[in-house]
Amino acid sequence: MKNENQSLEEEEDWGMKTWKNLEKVREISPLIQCITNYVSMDLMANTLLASGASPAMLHCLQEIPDFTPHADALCLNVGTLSPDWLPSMKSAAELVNELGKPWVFDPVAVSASEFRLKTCIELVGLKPAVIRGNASEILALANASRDTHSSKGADSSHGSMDAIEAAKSLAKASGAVIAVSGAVDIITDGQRLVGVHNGVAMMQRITATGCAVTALIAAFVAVDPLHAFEATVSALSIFGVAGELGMDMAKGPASLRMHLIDSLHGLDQATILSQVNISCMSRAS
Ligand SMILES: Nc1ncnc2c1ncn2[C@@H]1O[C@H](COP(=O)(O)OP(=O)(O)OP(=O)(O)O)[C@@H](O)[C@H]1O
Ligand SMILES: Cc1ncsc1CCO
Ligand SMILES: [Mg+2]
Repeated sequence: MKNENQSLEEEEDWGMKTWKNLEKVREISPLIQCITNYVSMDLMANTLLASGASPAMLHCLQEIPDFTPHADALCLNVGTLSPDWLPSMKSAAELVNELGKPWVFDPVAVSASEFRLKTCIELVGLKPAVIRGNASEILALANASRDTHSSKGADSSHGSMDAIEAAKSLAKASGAVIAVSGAVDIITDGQRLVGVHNGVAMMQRITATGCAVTALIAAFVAVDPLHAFEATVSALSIFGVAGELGMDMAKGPASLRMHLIDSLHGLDQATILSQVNISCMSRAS
């Protein structure tokens, strides 16, 4: 059991760690290759730019051998999956693996179809450093080998807390850090378990905020690939804080989208230290 002082110290540590990680993204400006769905391209690229990273939405198979070696990390997203793009996704993931660079995976609506589920399982086999999904997606991916009922859409019909055990077992099975987004974002590497309490519910009313935060995770992991767990926690917290600040100025989802990006761009150390809300959760085993 930790006493109150110890857990306060831990939270202060997360605030400083998160600020330092953002500073590193701003300083290094990692190049993030995104092979992502059509819906998310604009928000994802603007989220990366506002954080200080450099986005490139390239998905042409013939370009991968020339371009992908220049990327600091890769983000794969199956939101508008089609068979034409699959060879590009696999070839880019294999190439970054060979080059020792990280890639992150967003299994959007993994149980929408048999083809998508099979594709997601194949991509998990290509060893992403991080998998980020909503609770329904992480539950479906973790239970993929079992015959369970799962929802088919891109939005979650479960809370993130419902997916804690699934996230831990998927982390152990895949070797990836698993992030489950929701009211509390859950992050686990199979051993450690952390909750990020930042963000506002209105973020769910903007399409592709989940896709965008997955790309932000890629930027944070790119600048600290040996600490993918901490990088993932930081990225989710930063995005949530930007949402909270944005919400103070927003009138609804459309203006929140704009103010979230502005807030992400303008984040400073004092704001991060006071707003980051991360807790170590005791349920890891
Ligand atoms: N109830 C909530 N309260 C606060 N923040 C939330 C809530 N639900 C989601 N978020 C935040 O919204 C962002 C997107 O998460 P969400 O779970 O909606 O992703 P998603 O379902 O994959 O979205 P999409 O598929 O549209 O990209 C995350 O940063 C998450 O922390
Ligand atoms: C709405 C939607 N449909 C396919 S991808 C996407 C963006 C949210 O994941
Ligand atoms: Mg999603």
